[in-house]
Amino acid sequence: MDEVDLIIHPEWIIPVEPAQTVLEDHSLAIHQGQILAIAPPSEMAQTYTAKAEHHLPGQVVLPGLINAHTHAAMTLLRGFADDLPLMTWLTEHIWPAEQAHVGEAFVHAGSELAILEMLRGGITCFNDMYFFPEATANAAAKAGVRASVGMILIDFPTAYANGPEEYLAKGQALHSQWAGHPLIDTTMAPHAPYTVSEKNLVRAAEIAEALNRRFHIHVHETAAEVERHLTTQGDRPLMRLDALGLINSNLLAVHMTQLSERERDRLAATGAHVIHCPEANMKLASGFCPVADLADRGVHLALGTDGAASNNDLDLLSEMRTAALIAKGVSGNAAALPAWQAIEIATLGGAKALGRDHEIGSLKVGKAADLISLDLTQPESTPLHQVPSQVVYAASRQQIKHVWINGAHVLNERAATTLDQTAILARATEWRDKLQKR
Ligand SMILES: CSC[C@H]1O[C@@H](n2cnc3c(O)ncnc32)[C@H](O)[C@@H]1O
Ligand SMILES: [Zn+2]
Repeated sequence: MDEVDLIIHPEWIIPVEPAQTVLEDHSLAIHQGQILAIAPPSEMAQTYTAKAEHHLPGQVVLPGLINAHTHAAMTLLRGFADDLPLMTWLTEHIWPAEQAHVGEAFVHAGSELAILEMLRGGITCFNDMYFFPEATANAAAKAGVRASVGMILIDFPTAYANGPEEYLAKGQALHSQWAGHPLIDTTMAPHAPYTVSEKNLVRAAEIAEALNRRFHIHVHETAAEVERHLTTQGDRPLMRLDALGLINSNLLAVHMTQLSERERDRLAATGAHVIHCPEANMKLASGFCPVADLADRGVHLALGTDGAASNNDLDLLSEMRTAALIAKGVSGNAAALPAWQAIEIATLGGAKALGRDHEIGSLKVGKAADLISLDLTQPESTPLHQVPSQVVYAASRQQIKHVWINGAHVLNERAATTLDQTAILARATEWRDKLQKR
């Protein structure tokens, strides 16, 4: 008999692949960070012994959730400026605060807080776009969490870089520094068509292509963004990206609340990924991404929280529920985005968007052991008719009990094993005090 690192015995498994499957009476064998077998416990016992075993009665195991768009360090700006539309929020509150306070220490402290929150919510991988991305990468690597960090670009100077040349140089240095790391990856992340010139978008795309990286950008977040571009440039931002050859399977188009027929067709035809952030879109009154229609057309979808300053949490479980509910509301079709599909876009959809579906996004033999367990024994999840329905429509992130990433037990009975919660909270409070002295 072979000895493996770990065997987990949950009550149910939602592997995501094959689709729409709930396994009962199955265990997972994990060795050297990978899923080695998924089989009934009796079969497992005949084949493997384990260094450690976890019995999880009443718990469902799923692939780790993938937060496909965030600004992790913005946890320190949670509740800093609420109930405002996007451009007022950004230009009158967030950007001035960032100009005054954002540096390496801010980003490290905010990223650690974000990672703690995300782990406690079952998020095992996040796709970030923020200043000082090396601080976010360091925090993620130390915590043992997967992250894709952005080589950011914005046309104005900040404490991070004095202009496009320096942003791009720092991004490429970041990419080289983390190349080959088992958890940390990079994307090219220009902020938006309204903050990055056409020339710089093209340069960024060339670098992304040369480095084989995704192109992660906010686009069509609001109707005002589209109208302004139409008035000043004569076309819509997405169509301009298309004219520049930037709509392709590397594109991670975040928000997309405004979409013409032609644009929907182009997204489907090119294999671009749309990152849906329904809660931030509602909080800033930005609009609704037509996800049900996009899904029907075969557009690749993933789910993000956006930053905690516009959401105001990093809760992907709740984002799944919101996405499923507003898809029905927007389309007028109660069958739009059913529970199983919400789970799929929050896991495999995110993995595909980040180009990491060969290793994460579903529970398959040979994939990395990034998995979470959710307790369904609580009154709020009782009685249990259908597991996926309970996960999406009734459970809360407080029911997440365990998280493994690459086979490492990073959340045990809701306690983070790689992070010092007391120190993280204390540092966040210190930053609150500094931010309040504005
Ligand atoms: C270049 S670093 C990222 C930059 O994006 C800002 N930001 C956060 N949320 C949003 C959003 O919803 N739309 C546009 N920009 C956003 C963040 O504050 C940083 O300045
Ligand atoms: Zn964003």
